[in-house]
Amino acid sequence: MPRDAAVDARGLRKTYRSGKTARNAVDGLDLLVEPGEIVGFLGPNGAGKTTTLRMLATLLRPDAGTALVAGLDLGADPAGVRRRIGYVAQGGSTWYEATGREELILQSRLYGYPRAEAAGRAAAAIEAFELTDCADRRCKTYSGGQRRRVDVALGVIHRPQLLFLDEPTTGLDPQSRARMWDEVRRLRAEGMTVLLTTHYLEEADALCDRVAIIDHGRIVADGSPAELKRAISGEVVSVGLNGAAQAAAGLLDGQPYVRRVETGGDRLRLYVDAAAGAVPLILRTLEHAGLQPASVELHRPSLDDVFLAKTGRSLRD
Ligand SMILES: Nc1ncnc2c1ncn2[C@@H]1O[C@H](COP(=O)(O)OP(=O)(O)OP(=O)(O)O)[C@@H](O)[C@H]1O
Repeated sequence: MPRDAAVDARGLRKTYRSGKTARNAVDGLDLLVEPGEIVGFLGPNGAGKTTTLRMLATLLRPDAGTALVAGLDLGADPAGVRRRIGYVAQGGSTWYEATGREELILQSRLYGYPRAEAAGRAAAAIEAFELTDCADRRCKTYSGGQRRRVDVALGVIHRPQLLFLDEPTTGLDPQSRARMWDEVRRLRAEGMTVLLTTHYLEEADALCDRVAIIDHGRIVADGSPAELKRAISGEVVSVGLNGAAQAAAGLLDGQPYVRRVETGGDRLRLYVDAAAGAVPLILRTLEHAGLQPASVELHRPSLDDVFLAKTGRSLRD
């Protein structure tokens, strides 16, 4: 294993059992995160993102597999790993009755910093995360974006090398989301490696240097957003069909000018080499069968197309 990887996980597995049923939430997962990267862990609900993060953050013991986390062996030295990482849970961890400043001071004290240094770290975090206006109010009065920034400030108060963020922007409005992206980029610029989970395609595309797509507890694709999209060469023709999508799919699947067909609701997604040549042929085939498209759109492959190509399902469903 390369000693300098921020995360090098091999064959991680976690099985949840209830009664007689067992479910592999994480099922032989390999993941490599290089230092200084922002890596996005992208996948639908229940894909195993949180379980993976919790294992890497020493909060859950893997049933199988090995991992180096921040240069240390997860199984052999979990306490060492904990000192080098930060973890921000999905729901956050602020206590509503406390102020942000109190929370930050308490967190610093929990890491063992003396009182004066704890106050200094809290003050620096309040400035860095632009929380000056609300730091001395109770957390229950904060906006969603402010609360989430306090959560992240709490997660990095000890300056970890590696930060795990579980859905840092879920539920935030677009402005607060963009603000959080700036915070994450700032932490990376300060030398931190960030592994975050998201089910927002836009977030993975805009923020992450690399994206690992997870489905059913396994990585199904891994690369920079641009690489992942390039791997799906050609173009995507999306045809709206008002209730006739299945019939149209049957007609077009197997045609030489269509590489693959995906159906989703009333739409067909047709993967073609070149839309300019394929669209007239597609329209002619539909017309012969008496099918009238409600709309035809062309687009370059998106991360959703990558997800579809790898799993046969849309992340947006
Ligand atoms: N404590 C648990 N006991 C039993 N099953 C669990 C437990 N925690 C998670 N699971 C199941 O394991 C699977 C993976 O869950 P996990 O929370 O890791 O997914 P996720 O990708 O983070 O999903 P989400 O995006 O909804 O947070 C899901 O099917 C979930 O229901």
